Amino acid sequence: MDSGLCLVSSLKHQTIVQNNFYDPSWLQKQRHVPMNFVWPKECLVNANEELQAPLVDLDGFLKGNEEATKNVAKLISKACSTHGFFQVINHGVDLSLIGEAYNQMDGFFKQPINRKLNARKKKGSMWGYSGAHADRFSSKLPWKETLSFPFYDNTFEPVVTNYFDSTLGEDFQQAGVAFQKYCEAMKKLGMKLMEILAISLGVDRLHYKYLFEDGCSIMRCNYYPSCQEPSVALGTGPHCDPTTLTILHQDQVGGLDVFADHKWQTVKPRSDAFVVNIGDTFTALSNGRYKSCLHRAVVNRYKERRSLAFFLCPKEDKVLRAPQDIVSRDGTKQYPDFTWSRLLQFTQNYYRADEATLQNFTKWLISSKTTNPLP
Ligand SMILES: C=C1C[C@]23C[C@H]1CC[C@H]2[C@]1(C)CCC[C@@](C)(C(=O)O)[C@H]1[C@@H]3C(=O)O
Ligand SMILES: O=C(O)CCC(=O)C(=O)O
Ligand SMILES: [Fe+2]
Repeated sequence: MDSGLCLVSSLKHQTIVQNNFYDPSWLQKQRHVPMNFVWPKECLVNANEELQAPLVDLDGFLKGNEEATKNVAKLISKACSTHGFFQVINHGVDLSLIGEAYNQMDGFFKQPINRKLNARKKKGSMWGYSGAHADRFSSKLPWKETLSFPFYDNTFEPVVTNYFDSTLGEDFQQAGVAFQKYCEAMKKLGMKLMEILAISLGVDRLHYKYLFEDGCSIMRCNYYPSCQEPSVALGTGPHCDPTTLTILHQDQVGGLDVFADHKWQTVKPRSDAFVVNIGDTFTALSNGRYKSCLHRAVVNRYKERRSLAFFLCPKEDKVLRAPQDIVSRDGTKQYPDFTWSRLLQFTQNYYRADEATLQNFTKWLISSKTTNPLP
């Protein structure tokens, strides 16, 4: 790849782009946000109130208390049937592990751009550093830098530690150890949440777990630099996560908005809580009963913001379909059978995930079956 700087003049601004990567420190110093970071007005409507979403205390459920389990299932069922979002406390994850993850993440993102680019995502891969996804998109660029890496535990290898060693080098060996522990804790919490989701849907509590036991999940560190024009830019545009379940921790700056009751609402950060949202894949696995949460991340003028997003994903080739007894109770099956491999391929190669990914994926899947019927 050509390593030279190239001057790309857009309508109003000259933008220095290095290898399709923006230098955030340069971007921030410009009077105006470059045009390709400006979002359509309909995506920028202000959130004027705070989401009153349930704060689910997992303590009793994790200790096996039947009464507590019933109450948690009821709370989660109501939240997931409306907007697909809730927060959990007493989740069993050591808070110092979260703090260490932020410290290690800061160590990476505060490096100069040329050092970050040593870990840049290669074409066709999800793993590595990305600046504004400028290598993938040419407009509505998110005002963020990300570092994404895989997590799977059907191996004795510490895959995250190995990833950091091989990609970021020995300076980040400690970061690799910290994120290995963090991802293990996320997977454990994710499996518990899969149990309570099954219970809340009236199916066997182990029904969904087998899908994830040997799946490859996605860990993503989001770093949102402060922005000189926060009213026209977005850290992450409006979208539903195509994945199954997201377990996200946000720092204390604030900026996560959820679309509920026909309006954008802010999610007040809680340092002791994880944000949990239903993704498109679980909407299909619940036969449409649970909503894939529409959300976005806004930026601000004064302070960078960080979030740690763990996306629980099923084994790529497992056939995903709603439990038969839910379909029987509902009378019709809402979605075609699919695999995570196909949905991931759709979002990485054909369609940028937004609020309509699942509908468009379904159409794409059916059309690709009719044009290329399986043998
Ligand atoms: C499977 C995935 C695609 C994205 C990362 C995970 C789950 C969330 C998706 C994403 C964050 C939704 C908004 C658009 C996106 C392009 C982004 O802003 O990063 C999406 C991710 C991606 O395609 O890399
Ligand atoms: O940073 C946030 O609060 C949200 C990020 C997000 O939605 C994502 O990475 O999918
Ligand atoms: Fe998201």
